Amino acid sequence: MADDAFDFIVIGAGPVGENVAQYATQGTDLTAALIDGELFGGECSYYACMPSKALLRPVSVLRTASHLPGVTGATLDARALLARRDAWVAHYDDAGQVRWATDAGLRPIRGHGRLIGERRVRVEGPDGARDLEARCAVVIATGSVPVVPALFRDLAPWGSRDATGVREVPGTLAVVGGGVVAVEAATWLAALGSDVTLLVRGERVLASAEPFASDLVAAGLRSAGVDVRFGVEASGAHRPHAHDTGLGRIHGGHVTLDLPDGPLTVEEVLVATGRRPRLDDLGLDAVGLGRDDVTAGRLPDWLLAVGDASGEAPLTHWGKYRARVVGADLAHRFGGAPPDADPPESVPVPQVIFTDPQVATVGLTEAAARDAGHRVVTSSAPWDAASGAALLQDDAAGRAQLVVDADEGVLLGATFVGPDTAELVHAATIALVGGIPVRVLRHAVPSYPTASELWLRLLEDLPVELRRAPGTL
Ligand SMILES: Cc1cc2nc3c(=O)[nH]c(=O)nc-3n(C[C@H](O)[C@H](O)[C@H](O)COP(=O)(O)OP(=O)(O)OC[C@H]3O[C@@H](n4cnc5c(N)ncnc54)[C@H](O)[C@@H]3O)c2cc1C
Ligand SMILES: NC(=O)c1ccc[n+]([C@@H]2O[C@H](COP(=O)([O-])OP(=O)(O)OC[C@H]3O[C@@H](n4cnc5c(N)ncnc54)[C@H](O)[C@@H]3O)[C@@H](O)[C@H]2O)c1
Repeated sequence: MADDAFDFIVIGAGPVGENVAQYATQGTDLTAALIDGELFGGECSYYACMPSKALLRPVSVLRTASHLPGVTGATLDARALLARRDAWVAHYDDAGQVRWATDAGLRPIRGHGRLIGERRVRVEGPDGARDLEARCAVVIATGSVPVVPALFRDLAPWGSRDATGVREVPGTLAVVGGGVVAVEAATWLAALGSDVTLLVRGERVLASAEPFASDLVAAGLRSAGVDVRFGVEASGAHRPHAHDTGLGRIHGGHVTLDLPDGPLTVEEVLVATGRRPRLDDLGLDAVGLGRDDVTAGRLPDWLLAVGDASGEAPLTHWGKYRARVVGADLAHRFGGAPPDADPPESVPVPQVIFTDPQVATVGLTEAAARDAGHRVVTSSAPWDAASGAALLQDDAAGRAQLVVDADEGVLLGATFVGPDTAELVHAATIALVGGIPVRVLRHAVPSYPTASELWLRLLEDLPVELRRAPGTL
């Protein structure tokens, strides 16, 4: 017999687990247990999105201030920057998140959750083990873990948690990887005074972005003093006295990496080589499942997966969106809540990479659109093509691009690279979700002088035929 029964059991109380539990129960009499083995609020709140963006925003403001005649004397105060980070992660205390869950009518339970049978979960926590039963469904929202190549495992290397939780800034740092974690972490660690070498095994950073975005980010890193090296992979790695000295502290003696053009010796190495769904310590075998069943969606109807754990885009906003959809559906199926309207057939994934310049994307790149079989036209404009954009920061590098279906005359994707483009991309997301033809978008008038006027340049750069009403060509 289970010690406790709930309608839903959600394993993992990151942003996604919190949202799915909330949406599955709100406006109904249904109950949910929300389990976390570490901190309520998850990776995002303490070790990922929040601390990284708390560190990056002042770096970005400093960069802008240093390129705005009329502002002088802006400097980075490293201690104050780390203190800001500590405040944004609530000093790694999750009391506020636990209070939120309780106030939302959820039952927070601290401990590691493991499936022990159909609709049954054992939680091993500080007060011992406890068996729970789900009357309706169990939701896996266990997030993801970093992938660390074997070469680096015995070095006690830094991972993204150390980079966001930095306490001792390494004088010299090698960053392995050319993805989002690598380029964002290189940005704030270089600003904190580290001499950073970025080791990218491919020929560009951010390999899934538009090539012009990769080039602009690499140039931005170089201008911030980062030594960006392409086509480089370490064949050996050595470190005396490697041991984990604590979050964000230097983990032992110097690290030497064997690189094709000779050894590189640094105080610390940050391994940022990707993440995978956290599914290995979840008891999947107890219910006859493997990790591939979860990521392929081959699950019994009492078991669901959302967020990073599901293998979908590992982004907080995407996981939270899926949690809202899945949660509302559970509330409808089991609690009689009115159903939400069906989502559109295809919902695009946006992403912002908070480097200098920022990269903001949504939908398909030009290459991905062609691979998907679309006949494509693109339009492109340099950052200073709109005076409102140029006014934001003198000498700013950047570019914007639209990818348009030439037959349907609708957007397939958009990329904005430049200062504060994070706030530009949502207009494109709305246009994509609404399927608004570009001939209609021409009548969405951006204010003068704003960066949004880049939309005028982009829409003017498209073939004139796309301005006409269908059937008038
Ligand atoms: C450095 C970095 C920066 C990032 N920045 C951004 C960003 O700016 N924007 C963005 O959209 N995304 C960002 N991401 C990605 C984002 O962090 C993840 O997509 C997001 O955290 C996923 O949320 P989640 O709830 O699925 O998982 P998580 O946030 O990982 O939460 C999962 C929770 O489950 C718990 N858990 C796991 N297994 C068990 C178990 N068996 N029992 C009990 N509890 C368990 C964990 O303790 C954790 O609290 C970043 C990632 C990194 C690494
Ligand atoms: N601003 C944001 O939205 C944000 C910020 C940080 C992280 N994230 C999310 O976190 C996820 C994980 O980020 P990430 O940067 O760790 O992964 P990633 O998949 O984006 O990049 C991994 C990088 O490591 C390289 N790599 C892989 N194996 C390697 C090896 N053996 N040797 C050398 N290089 C190797 C890859 O070529 C790639 O450049 C991302 O998918 C992203 O969605 C998002």
